[in-house]
Amino acid sequence: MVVASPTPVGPDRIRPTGGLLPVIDLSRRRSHVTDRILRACEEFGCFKLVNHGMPRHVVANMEAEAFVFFGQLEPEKRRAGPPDPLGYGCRNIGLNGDTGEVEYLLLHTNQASINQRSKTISKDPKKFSCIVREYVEAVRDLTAEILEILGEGLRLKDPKVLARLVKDDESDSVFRLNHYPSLLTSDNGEGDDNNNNNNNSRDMSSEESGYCCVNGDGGLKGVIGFGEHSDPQMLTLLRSNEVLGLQVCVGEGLWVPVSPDPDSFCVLVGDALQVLTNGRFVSVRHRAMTNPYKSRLSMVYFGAPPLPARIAPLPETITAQRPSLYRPFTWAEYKKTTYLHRLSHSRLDLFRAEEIVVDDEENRITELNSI
Ligand SMILES: C=C1C[C@]23C[C@@]1(O)CC[C@H]2[C@@]12CC[C@H](O)[C@@](C)(C(=O)O1)[C@H]2[C@@H]3C(=O)O
Ligand SMILES: O=C(O)CCC(=O)C(=O)O
Ligand SMILES: [Fe+2]
Repeated sequence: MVVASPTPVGPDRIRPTGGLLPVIDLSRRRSHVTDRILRACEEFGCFKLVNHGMPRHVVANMEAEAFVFFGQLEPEKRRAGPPDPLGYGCRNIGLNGDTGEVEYLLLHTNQASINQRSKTISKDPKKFSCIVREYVEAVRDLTAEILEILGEGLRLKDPKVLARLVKDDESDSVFRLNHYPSLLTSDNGEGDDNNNNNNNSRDMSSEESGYCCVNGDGGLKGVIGFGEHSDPQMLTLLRSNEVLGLQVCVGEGLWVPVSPDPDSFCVLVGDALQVLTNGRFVSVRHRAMTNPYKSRLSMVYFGAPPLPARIAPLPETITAQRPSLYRPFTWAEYKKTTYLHRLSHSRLDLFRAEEIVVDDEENRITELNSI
């Protein structure tokens, strides 16, 4: 396993090299894969998945459609917005004032919803919804396969219990396309190195955004595309074009860039899986930076249970030494809480058996149970 060896550096310093995360080859022997995925979820809350078997054309078709959409002029794209939270959004993330240098499409994975949304997204809605369906089905099956491996690794009585939650017809999984325009790109996409991006829109140029993204010495200066957070769902499968941007937090203020590899997926443990495993797996904090020279496109599937599903530590993960760390809640309840808070909020703390409230303003921590 290729692992990060975090050397302590100052807050918010970035280790300069990519590719430090565990890399898991899904085509290898099952017991080997199980062992590695388990360790990666425990130690990092994320890993890179290669040889995953997802058909190339399914990924390529989805990417091409996404570039066509984001390459349109702003008024065209706005037909698919504003986000409610589904639909097209630009710079505003969620409903609570979070912003970033990103534009996105957020879709529910339910087919009826995809069909309906496609009408405002594409001039050929049938084709668009078909391509999204193919991608979502393939990535859902891959997510279910990983969850089944995890179920076996955790020695659950029913090893398929986690996989069934995302395979359920009523699953609340969502799919997100994030586009981070290159801040130095001219309208015609020059300098955009083959990214297939006919970026006509002027809304995200560096002049207008007021951002300076190149240091005096010509080096990269971080401009936040998507701020620090953990994903609320169970498991996230993220794939991007060949442009650096995603970073994961592997320790106090230690951000590791995830090397972009269009043939791989970055798999991230979400909050719900942290709870289901009673904290054995960690939901990883991550963020995305923009790249001054190249526009970046990420396609992100968030595997979630149905809204009424009960989220609580699985019995096999509760021991005398490690009693239940979380109180039970439904996915609907957790999702609602997610939308009441800012992107960076540590919302899982609200569901601890010993409930913790973090006052965002002054960063004071109050143990509710001790009041
Ligand atoms: C600011 C917000 C955007 C978000 C909902 C939230 O209130 C906090 C969590 C955010 C997040 C992060 C992961 C996914 O991208 C997302 C769709 C999700 O489920 O939680 C987004 C939400 C969003 O953009 O609507
Ligand atoms: O675009 C990325 O690489 C990260 C996006 C992300 O974290 C999200 O959409 O939740
Ligand atoms: Fe995320």
